[in-house]
Amino acid sequence: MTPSTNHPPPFGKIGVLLVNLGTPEGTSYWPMRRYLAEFLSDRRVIETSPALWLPVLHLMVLSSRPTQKGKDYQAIWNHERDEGPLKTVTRSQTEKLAARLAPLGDRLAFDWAMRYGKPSIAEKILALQAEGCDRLLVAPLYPQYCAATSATVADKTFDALKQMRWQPTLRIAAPFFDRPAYIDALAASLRDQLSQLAFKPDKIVVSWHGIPKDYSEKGDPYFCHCSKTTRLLGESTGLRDKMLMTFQSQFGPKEWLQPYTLATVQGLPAQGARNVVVIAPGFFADCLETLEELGGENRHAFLEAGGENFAVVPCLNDSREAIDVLEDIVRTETAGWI
Ligand SMILES: C=CC1=C(C)c2cc3[nH]c(cc4nc(cc5[nH]c(cc1n2)c(C)c5CCC(=O)O)C(CCC(=O)O)=C4C)c(C)c3C=C
Ligand SMILES: [Fe+2]
Ligand SMILES: [Fe+2]
Repeated sequence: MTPSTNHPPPFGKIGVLLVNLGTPEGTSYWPMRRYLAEFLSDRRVIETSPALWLPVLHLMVLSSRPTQKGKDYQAIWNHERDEGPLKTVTRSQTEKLAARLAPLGDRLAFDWAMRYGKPSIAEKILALQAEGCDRLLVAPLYPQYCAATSATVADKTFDALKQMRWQPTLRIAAPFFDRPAYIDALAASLRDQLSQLAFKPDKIVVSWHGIPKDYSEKGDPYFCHCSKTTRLLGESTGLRDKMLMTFQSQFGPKEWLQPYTLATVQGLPAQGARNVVVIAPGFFADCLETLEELGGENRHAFLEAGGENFAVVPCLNDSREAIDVLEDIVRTETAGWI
């Protein structure tokens, strides 16, 4: 058989694909429903047997949650681009990373994808391959490993590769919860935020997205990774004695990792802590959980409980420090390739 005229396909480049969680395509019922249906059907996210969970998801959760959460997304939506902030920030991180690493030459190609919704991991892998990437670094933008986030990015990547004749050589970046570049970036952003405040915090709440407690008991290292980042951030800033580690965003009736952020901030004024700063180091980009849940719901609950000052430290987003972290990841994980 003679090879076709476009044979061989282009090759020789290295693709770097940054992946974050995903966000709905719009805030009205159907886009919200599609997003939540995809997210909450992922067995890495909800580990309950599908026979028990799917009827609850389709008959109960997906009838009310899309409208409720659509309102929350509306409050944080990037109306100019008509997209969730997670997309806006991830795109900008990718562009700034590409500019930062331009001196390494045009063998590197950068792109971004979302685990749920668009742009998908599969379409971006195919686009990178079409550009000539026969090596691929997938970097999940979760500093702390969790099966519900990091592993599901790997699963989706493997699913895409299963469909390919010429698979790129694959690396998946390691979690970076204790890498000095990441701790330095968090410490700089906390110090910078504190220096801009008109008050001194009595407590610094280090809030993490929660997971069901049994995921942790089954061996997920997430809790240990969060604990280590919290400790290193406390040591690096000298603020360890003021810090409280908490978990937010509970979903469903199960017990999740404790203490809960909302109950903690509600209880602080009664304990004499009326000035509070919250930092959420597990989120590499601002999103619903930081802008609305921490900056809206938790702030409101704290002030209602008698608190006076409440500030949320912005996520690293597309700051210079965030790009330092991404540069460190790419340089480390492509060792031997460039
Ligand atoms: C059982 C459900 C969930 C688990 C487990 C879970 C883990 C988890 N999630 C993040 C990061 C994000 N989650 C976000 C939103 C979000 N999370 C869940 C459920 C679980 N998450 C839901 C249903 C939602 C959607 C909103 C809602 O309906 O409450 C987001 C924000 C996305 C955005 O568009 O802004 C992020 C980011 C981590 C890091 C994590 C485990 C460590
Ligand atoms: Fe979540
Ligand atoms: Fe939430």
